[in-house]
Amino acid sequence: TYHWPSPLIDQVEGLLFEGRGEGRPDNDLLDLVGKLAQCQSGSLGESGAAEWIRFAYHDAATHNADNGTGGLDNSLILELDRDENVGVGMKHAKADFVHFPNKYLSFSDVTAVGVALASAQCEGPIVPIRAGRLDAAVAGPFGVPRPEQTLAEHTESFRLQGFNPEEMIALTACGHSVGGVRSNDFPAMVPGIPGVAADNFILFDTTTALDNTVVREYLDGTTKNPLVADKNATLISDFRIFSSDGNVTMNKLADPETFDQTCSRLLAQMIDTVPSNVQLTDVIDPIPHKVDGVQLSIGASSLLLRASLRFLDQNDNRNVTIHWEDKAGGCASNECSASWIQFREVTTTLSARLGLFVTKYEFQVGVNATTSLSKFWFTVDEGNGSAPITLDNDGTGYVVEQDTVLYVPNSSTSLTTVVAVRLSRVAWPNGLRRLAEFELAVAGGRGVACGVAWLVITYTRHFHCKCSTNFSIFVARHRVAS
Ligand code: HEM
Repeated sequence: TYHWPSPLIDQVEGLLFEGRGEGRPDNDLLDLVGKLAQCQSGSLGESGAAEWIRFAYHDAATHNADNGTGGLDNSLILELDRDENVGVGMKHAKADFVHFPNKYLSFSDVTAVGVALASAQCEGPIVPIRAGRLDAAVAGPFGVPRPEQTLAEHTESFRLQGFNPEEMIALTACGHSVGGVRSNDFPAMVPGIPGVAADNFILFDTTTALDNTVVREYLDGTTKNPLVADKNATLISDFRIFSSDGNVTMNKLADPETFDQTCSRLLAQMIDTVPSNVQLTDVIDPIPHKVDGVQLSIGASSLLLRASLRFLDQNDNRNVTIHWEDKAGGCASNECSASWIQFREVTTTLSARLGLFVTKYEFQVGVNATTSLSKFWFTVDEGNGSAPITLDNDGTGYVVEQDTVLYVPNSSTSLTTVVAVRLSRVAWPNGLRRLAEFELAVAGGRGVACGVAWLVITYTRHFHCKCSTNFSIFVARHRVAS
């Protein structure tokens, strides 16, 4: 069962049901669902959602079911110069995802979440998501299907990916229900626009939605899908695949509900195609009362605790209070509870489709710097006459690690990280040297802040190091204090 904090679950759940990475000062960089805007965005009908789904498929497609290697493991990032992965769409997807992975969250988990968000954004099925994928350090073998290959080659290719012939037909139809073919990538199928350097684009079907229009237009003969209707018989791999069982599967998929259920199952299977040494979590469901954005920092004259509590429904009469205990386990300062300061609605298309209305209550409280705090919890009064409830993480409270380093968000930028070190707890200057060892370059130190013997230090962050979203606190906990 879930217990806070569970960094991997917390992050994947947040990306899925809020579309965002966990709170950080440069939060807006971390709006994943915002990158989709709508299902179809380009002037020729290009679709970021389609790019994300193709990206996921190409990563998963080099799985080898016989020896358990490959799958959704981000090896694609190292294989983008291959012909089989041609296309600006791949580069778009990579650029969309690249800000989200961190020390807890693999790129391949972000890619998997991307498929669920893309499907929801395109009115497609809900795709259940598990977490725990690992990113490969080296490129894998070639093997993504190409249009000019034979049906026998495609059937064998899908068998190695873990799909039988019927699933090959269905999964290809699910994928090719969104997006299309670009002239720059497949000029033999899609001619460029004369006099125009930009891409030309032919859609697989006439709707933007991840629905069975591609199936119906194939069956009724009106399809413009280049992989069915192209004049060059070598390139019509969708035709060969769709018709390979005498249209039995395509006729089944002509029923919208069957299409939805089949695509939900097969897209999930596609993103859960992982190397055999990877253990995925259970399917991640929305967490009913979720605590996040927890950050202990320094303010002008006190410590500053930030946290938020998220609900899955709206209630205007609801009152939420945060409570905390000082380090000694009591409340020496007599000021150990506070009301929320900001309320936000963070529902996304996916969470709305699940009937949720996701709302966040945000807290920012000053905490006495000498007595500090050990844990916090909430009480919730729904304002409907029922007794208030206590949310205390199943009795343990939400424990705030007592770090030797605190992040100072107000002074930090996306390139510099400012942390505060409590002098009494760091063997100076040894502590500085230890910090410097951990992928951080010391840019300079300055001043003492807030009168409680905190030395504030500015660091330049190596852009490529995999940092947690709660950068400093986790740095402190796992890398410095340990
Ligand atoms: C034999 C199997 C397959 C072949 C030969 C094939 C081939 C292609 C080709 C040639 C394109 C055009 C790409 C471009 O112009 O850049 C394309 C697009 C696409 N494919 Fe496939 N595909 C296959 C299976 C699949 C599967 C199983 C999925 C996922 C479930 C998938 C998802 C997509 C998507 C979403 C696009 C649109 C991308 C965009 O609009 O940017 N494909 N495919």
